[in-house]
Amino acid sequence: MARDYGRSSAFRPGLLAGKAALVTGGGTGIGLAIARELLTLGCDVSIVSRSAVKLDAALDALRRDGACVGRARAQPCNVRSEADVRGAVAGALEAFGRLDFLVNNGGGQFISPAADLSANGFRAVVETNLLGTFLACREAFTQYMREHGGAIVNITMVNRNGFPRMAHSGAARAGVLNLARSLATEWASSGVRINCVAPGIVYTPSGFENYGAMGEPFLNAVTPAVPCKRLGTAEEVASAVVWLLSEGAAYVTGQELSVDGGLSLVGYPFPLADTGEHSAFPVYGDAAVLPPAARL
Ligand SMILES: CCC/C=C/C(=O)SCCNC(=O)CCNC(=O)[C@H](O)C(C)(C)COP(=O)([O-])OP(=O)([O-])OC[C@H]1O[C@@H](n2cnc3c(N)ncnc32)[C@H](O)[C@@H]1OP(=O)([O-])[O-]
Ligand SMILES: NC(=O)C1=CN([C@@H]2O[C@H](COP(=O)(O)OP(=O)(O)OC[C@H]3O[C@@H](n4cnc5c(N)ncnc54)[C@H](OP(=O)(O)O)[C@@H]3O)[C@@H](O)[C@H]2O)C=CC1
Repeated sequence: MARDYGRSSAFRPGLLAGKAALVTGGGTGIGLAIARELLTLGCDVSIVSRSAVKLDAALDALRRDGACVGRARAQPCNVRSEADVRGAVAGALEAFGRLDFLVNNGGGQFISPAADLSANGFRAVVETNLLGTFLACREAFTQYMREHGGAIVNITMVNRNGFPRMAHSGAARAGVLNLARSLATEWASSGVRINCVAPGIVYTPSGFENYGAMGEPFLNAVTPAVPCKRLGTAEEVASAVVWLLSEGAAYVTGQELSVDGGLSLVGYPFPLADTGEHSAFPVYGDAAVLPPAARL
């Protein structure tokens, strides 16, 4: 039985007082947990995403939450739209007068075999996760961080060995990590750090609703493969994000931190059976020496 650490912050109260952050996808799931943690530590937070309904509900919950010390505001923004992103950064600056932190969390994908992906479906996922992250980084930098410094965290995924059935997203997030490495170097002279957090399988009702009937069987199949033998929580991701934003990570830039209960060590988020048994690979050499079970 897992011990429950509860919901209070692992960080010292007031750690981020006087700072301001922008969190994309901050109305639900992991983004909402990040916003809550930042607010609890005294940071002012702008949350942005496409749906005004989700943002309003989140803002209401955050403002009612007695632990949230910082000021919260929301602004609709589709990160695929250059104009929206420019406006979101400008709105955050107008409201709080500064932008110390950017968290590129808004994103997602759908489950599909690569062969069935349309160009538009692939483009939608790449635009959401990679282009959206680039636009938000560029606007945060040009509108504020170039002159004042800052810290950026991008949410990626555990994709070191690819991400079958989510090839579009695996590719986009690999691009996000490489982008972070480039920007970490280009923007170091402005005092800007940029890192990534790669969640393993983190249960968020909002996120897994997205997969409909495929969600639950996936979760049931993948949980035993995680060395920690459980799914992660949004708060566990938020905690890593806050550390990377904080002064405690002052010497860390261009890195990716997996928050995955060890999943990346065993390397394969989808159960192997998902790709089906087959004997499609011809053998070079003496097939007869292979044990029968290794031959298929
Ligand atoms: C699992 C563990 C790891 C990860 C966990 C998480 O991330 S949890 C977090 C999970 N949370 C999220 O993922 C939340 C955010 N995710 C999203 O909003 C969507 O997944 C999105 C990013 C695709 C944008 O969608 P949108 O509707 O705004 O996009 P659009 O209108 O621009 O359409 C462009 C193309 O995409 C196609 N298409 C779209 N859906 C599907 C589908 N289910 N099936 C097939 N195709 C689909 C659509 O048909 C069209 O192609 P067509 O027909 O013209 O050739
Ligand atoms: N949960 C998990 O196991 C994992 C999650 N991740 C990633 O973590 C992030 C958060 O996921 P999670 O909280 O679980 O799921 P959610 O579906 O709750 O979060 C996705 C958020 O992104 C926002 N969003 C989606 N598209 C856009 C867009 N075009 N412009 C602006 N905002 C957008 C959504 O809000 P709205 O609909 O209002 O736009 C929503 O708030 C996502 O990037 C996800 O892919 C990565 C690995 C594993």
